Amino acid sequence: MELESKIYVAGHRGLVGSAITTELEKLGYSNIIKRTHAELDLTDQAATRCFFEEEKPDYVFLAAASVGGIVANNTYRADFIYKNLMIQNNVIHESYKAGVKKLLFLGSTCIYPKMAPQPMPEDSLLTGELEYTNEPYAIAKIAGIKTCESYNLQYGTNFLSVMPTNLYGPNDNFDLEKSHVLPAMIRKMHLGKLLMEGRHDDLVADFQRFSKDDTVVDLAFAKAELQKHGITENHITLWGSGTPMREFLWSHDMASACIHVMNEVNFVDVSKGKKEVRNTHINIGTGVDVSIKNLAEIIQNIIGYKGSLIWDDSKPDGTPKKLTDVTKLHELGWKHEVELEEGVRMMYKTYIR
Ligand SMILES: NC(=O)C1=CN([C@@H]2O[C@H](COP(=O)(O)OP(=O)(O)OC[C@H]3O[C@@H](n4cnc5c(N)ncnc54)[C@H](OP(=O)(O)O)[C@@H]3O)[C@@H](O)[C@H]2O)C=CC1
Ligand SMILES: C[C@H]1O[C@H](OP(=O)(O)OP(=O)(O)OC[C@H]2O[C@@H](n3cnc4c(=O)[nH]c(N)nc43)[C@H](O)[C@@H]2O)[C@@H](O)[C@@H](O)C1=O
Repeated sequence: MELESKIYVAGHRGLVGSAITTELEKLGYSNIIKRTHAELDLTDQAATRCFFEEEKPDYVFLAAASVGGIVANNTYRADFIYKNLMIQNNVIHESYKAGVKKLLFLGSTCIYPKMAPQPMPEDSLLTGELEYTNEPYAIAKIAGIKTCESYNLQYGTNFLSVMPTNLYGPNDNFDLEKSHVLPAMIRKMHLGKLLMEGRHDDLVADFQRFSKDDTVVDLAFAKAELQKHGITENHITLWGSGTPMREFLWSHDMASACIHVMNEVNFVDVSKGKKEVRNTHINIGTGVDVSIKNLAEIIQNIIGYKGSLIWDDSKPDGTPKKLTDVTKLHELGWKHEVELEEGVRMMYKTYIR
């Protein structure tokens, strides 16, 4: 990418899109195109076509998607497959038609079989059954990889796919039901701490901050929400058994990996030597994982939460382990910088502002 190239970051206000935008701006890229969901609904084929015909971007980072934690994936199954297929089909096809030089599609490591070998190499794609809770989302993401590969093979485009591990950082989703585990634990422990210390005004302010509609957010509302999510003066409630293993990457490291891949890697680099071209996507992660129980302890120490942790086994565990094999990424010249404890500290700072 040249500093003046026209770069479209789809999903520029989200966790990953905002980090990519910030990192690009820091590096001096000055022609970044942004559209909110309200300004451009990427599930709308005609609107997406119009946008690409008018703007004709040189490069596209595809970080717009319907995203959520394990319960959101398992509950909104139709939304997760339909919306993600629509967004990626529209953006990839219109990028091809508009002559986009390079596109980066963001998938997820849930594309791999539930019982994939660990760490999971790119070649374990489509070798076994998927984890049930996120099967619709994973199938959409697998379709995205195959769409990019197929357009490259048939039309000579240069569209790449990256499969990030679990991500966290500024502009994360802190919804107590729909979020991923790391932001959920930070918010639950912070709320538990406020409740334990009798800081009722701060509790109400927290719920007001995340309120999206006209609901009156007062102490009664806050207490009802706390009860609904199993947060009391003595304990907070976390999900599943706590035994699953997960790997976490700071969103600005993820952004740096995306920019590195966009600048340094071409489809020819990841497809060369393959008789049948498949599995050209690239894993993005740290190569290090922790148990969910261990993650809870790390967050508890950093927040200074003194209550106990209850594990609700009516909630799903999901995949037992999904550690990325980052050999290919390291060979392509990129490695993460932020380790988990440092990242959690930064995350808590951005949370309490
Ligand atoms: N978070 C994670 O742990 C992981 C994320 N990923 C992948 O990374 C990518 C980014 O995820 P993340 O940043 O977490 O997601 P977020 O939910 O934080 O952001 C999603 C973005 O997509 C935009 N968006 C959603 N639907 C539409 C639509 N119909 N039209 C236009 N824009 C839309 C939203 O726009 P607006 O802000 O205007 O509403 C938002 O900016 C996704 O592909 C996801 O699958 C992969 C692995 C892990
Ligand atoms: C990024 C990734 O994200 C999802 O997969 P996931 O990693 O299973 O998701 P998660 O972050 O929500 O949970 C990780 C683990 O943590 C446990 N857990 C404990 N307590 C809470 C809790 O309070 N909230 C949440 N969300 N989880 C909790 C939870 O039970 C599970 O064992 C998919 O969308 C998938 O498609 C995907 O790509």
